[in-house]
Amino acid sequence: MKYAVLSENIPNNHELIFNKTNSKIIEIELVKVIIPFYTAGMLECKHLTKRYGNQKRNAVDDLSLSIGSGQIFGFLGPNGAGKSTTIKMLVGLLTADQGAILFDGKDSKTDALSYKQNIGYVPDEPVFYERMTGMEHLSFIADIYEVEQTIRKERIETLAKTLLLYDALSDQISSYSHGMKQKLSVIAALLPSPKLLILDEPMVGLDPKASYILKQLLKDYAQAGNTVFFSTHVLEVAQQLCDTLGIISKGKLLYSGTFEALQAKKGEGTENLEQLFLELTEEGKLS
Ligand SMILES: Nc1ncnc2c1ncn2[C@@H]1O[C@H](COP(=O)(O)OP(=O)(O)OP(=O)(O)O)[C@@H](O)[C@H]1O
Repeated sequence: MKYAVLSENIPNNHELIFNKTNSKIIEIELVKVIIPFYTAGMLECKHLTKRYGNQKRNAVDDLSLSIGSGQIFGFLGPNGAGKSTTIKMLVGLLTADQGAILFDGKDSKTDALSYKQNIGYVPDEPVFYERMTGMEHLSFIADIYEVEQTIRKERIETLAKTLLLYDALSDQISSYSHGMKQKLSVIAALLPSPKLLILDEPMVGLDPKASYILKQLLKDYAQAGNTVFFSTHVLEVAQQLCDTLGIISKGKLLYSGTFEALQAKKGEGTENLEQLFLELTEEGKLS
């Protein structure tokens, strides 16, 4: 009762608490706690740097970026710019010399297993046990990621039918074309339902129909709140599909943001991404 009477006279940002040690009621000021952390589903790279032993310059040089959940991020750059090296660090195939990578607040080094459990990866040249059938490969992946039997059956059927590979799943992978292997790799990456999907040049080898279907799939996947990070040389694909872009050249990230913001930075007369890309990578910096 005493507490209720007293509480009417205190400011809004104060509170009364009972101190057990001296049996007195004391007044405390409430402090707003800001957790200096991450937004759910966010990918963060901080000062990532990697140099191969025999090289004169860093393959990736002090690269920092963050990508929010529900976004499709396109990673562009000329040959040898550092795209695959960055991707290999993101998926844990290479260790960065310096810097940190976090996804959903999990550090790729100190919390590696939780970090990797959230990631699906489609490499530029997928490698398989060629004597397995497509279905055997997918069951193998589902076993590794402990995908429950009924869920895996449902997901394999839906994904394989969507990507037009269902009828070939009982064939040996050695009989698959490059495009079919690419599709199998996408299905395998999505099977554990990861929150982050990383793809290295995913459209290479796909026919126009398969490429269209994959773009739709990536859009739906991102709309469901997941994050997509993919590298490409096909600038129209990046322009159509991506919410944000990153442009890398000689290991340095030259730009990260929306296409519209990049266009605004470069000013009038640069309507297409190809022109912007060429200007930027030739100059090596934004004006
Ligand atoms: N295994 C390696 N050993 C030594 N140097 C490497 C190795 N892999 C890549 N590099 C070098 O690192 C730099 C970045 O290469 P990376 O493969 O990351 O570029 P990229 O942007 O993916 O190129 P591309 O578009 O041609 O695939 C290049 O100078 C390349 O020669």
